Amino acid sequence: MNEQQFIEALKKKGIELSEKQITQFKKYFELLVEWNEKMNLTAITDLEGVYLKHFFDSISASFYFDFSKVITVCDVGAGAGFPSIPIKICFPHLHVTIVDSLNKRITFLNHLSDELQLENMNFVHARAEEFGQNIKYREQYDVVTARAVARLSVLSELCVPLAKQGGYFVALKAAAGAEELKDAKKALTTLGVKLKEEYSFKLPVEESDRILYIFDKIKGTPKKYPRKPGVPNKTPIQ
Ligand SMILES: C[S@@+](CC[C@H](N)C(=O)[O-])C[C@H]1O[C@@H](n2cnc3c(N)ncnc32)[C@H](O)[C@@H]1O
Repeated sequence: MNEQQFIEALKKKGIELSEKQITQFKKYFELLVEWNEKMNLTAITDLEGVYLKHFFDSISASFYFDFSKVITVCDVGAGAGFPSIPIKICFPHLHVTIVDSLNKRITFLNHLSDELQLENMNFVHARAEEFGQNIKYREQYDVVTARAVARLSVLSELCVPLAKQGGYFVALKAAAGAEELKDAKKALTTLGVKLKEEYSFKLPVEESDRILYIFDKIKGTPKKYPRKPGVPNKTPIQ
C-alpha cells in the first residue's frame, strides 16, 4: 500500500487526512527506518509494508471502536508505537500513554513524538503488570489497547487493571485470536470484563485475517487483580 492508496483507503473509512497528518506519517516512516538501523524496532522496513502492516493495520481498530468518544488511551507493549501512534495522528485529541518494558523503544518513541510534535503523550519504561499495580495508573484509562504482545489470557491480565471501570480493553489480533479467546474465558471473567463486540476482517492487499476484540470493563467489578499475572517476556527489564 503506497502513500496515496493509504490516504484513499482511510478516506473511504471516513478519515480524511490533513497535509499535516500526511507529513507526520511520512516522517514516522523515515524515522522508523532510520532508527531501525541502530536498534531492532521492526522487521518491516519497505514503505508499502509499513503503510499497510503498521499504519493501516493499527488504524483499522478505529473503524470499529470510536476513538473520538474517548480521551485517555494506554497502549501496552507498543514497541515502535503500534497501534497507538497511528491512531493518535488520526485522532489528535487523544492523551496517550505507552508502556513498554524495552527502554530502547521508549527512547525512540520520545524522539518520534518530539519530531512529529505530538501533544499529550507519556512514555513509560515498565512492565505493564507492575505499572498496573501502581495506584496512580490503575483504572485510569478510558481504553487500553494492545497488538502483538501476548496471548489474550496473559494480555488481559496486563491490560484490564489499567482500564477505568466502565472503560474498554481493545485487543488487535490475527486469526489465532479465536483460539486465544477460548483459553482466556476464565481470566476475563475473573477480571470482570465482558466481550462487547468482535469484528473479523481482512487487511487489504495481502488479505490476511484480523480480529478486533472490544471488551467492556463492567462497573463495580472486583478491584482485586492478580498480584503476579503471567509474564509473557521472561527476560530482565531492559
Ligand atoms: C512483538 S512487540 C509488538 C509491538 C507493537 N505492539 C506492534 O504491534 O508492533 C511486543 C512489545 O511488547 C513489549 N512487552 C512485552 N511484554 C511486556 C510487558 N509485560 N510489559 C510491557 N511491555 C511488554 C516488548 O518490549 C515489545 O516492545
